[in-house]
Amino acid sequence: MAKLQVAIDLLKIEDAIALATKVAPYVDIIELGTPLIKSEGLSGIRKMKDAFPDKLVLADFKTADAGELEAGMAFGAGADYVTILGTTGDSTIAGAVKAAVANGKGVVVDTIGVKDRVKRAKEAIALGAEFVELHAGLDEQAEDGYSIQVLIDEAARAGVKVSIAGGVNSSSITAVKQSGAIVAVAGAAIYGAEDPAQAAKELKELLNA
Ligand SMILES: O=C(CO)[C@H](O)[C@H](O)COP(=O)(O)O
Repeated sequence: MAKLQVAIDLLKIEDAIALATKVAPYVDIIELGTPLIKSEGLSGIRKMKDAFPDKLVLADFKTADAGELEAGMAFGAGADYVTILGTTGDSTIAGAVKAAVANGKGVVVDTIGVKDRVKRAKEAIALGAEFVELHAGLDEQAEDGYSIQVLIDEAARAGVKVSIAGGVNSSSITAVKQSGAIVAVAGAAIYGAEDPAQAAKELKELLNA
């Protein structure tokens, strides 16, 4: 069954934990978004993991270099997963995977900005990534003509373990599930909702349907 990941793109850890408290019953993975980590640092990761020891915590580092060092920092702070950019060199991904193996944790390769996401996804899995995020970032989502369908089509073609991120919502999550993606990532659809708990519950129910 596909997992639901909430991407928390807020700036204060108190707000992030308050949101996570509302949605935790419905999500499998709690992601500290890149802006939140830049704002709160490693201590934010520690606070989140301490608050939710039974949830998988993902640190969205989007690391571009020093993969082993940065992944080790995230795992040392309590993260279960850390993201490494797919646009970076193989040695950065391999370094992060080394840290993941040493800590019993996982690397997620983020394909934001990658031209051929399917090809890079296969390469990243071969390098030892746990799964690959087929991702259109917030800026790409704002471009004219953007559709999450491109990611859904790629997931079906990839044939390796992927998540999808890029505007997942209640209209698209069923197609995300049917694509074979193992994780659906939802940010604004949850933290931007009037009732985040209800939004997360609905997404979880659609994933489980
Ligand atoms: O990593 C991110 C941006 O770089 C977001 O957290 C990710 O895109 C999910 O958020 P949304 O569902 O709002 O697109």
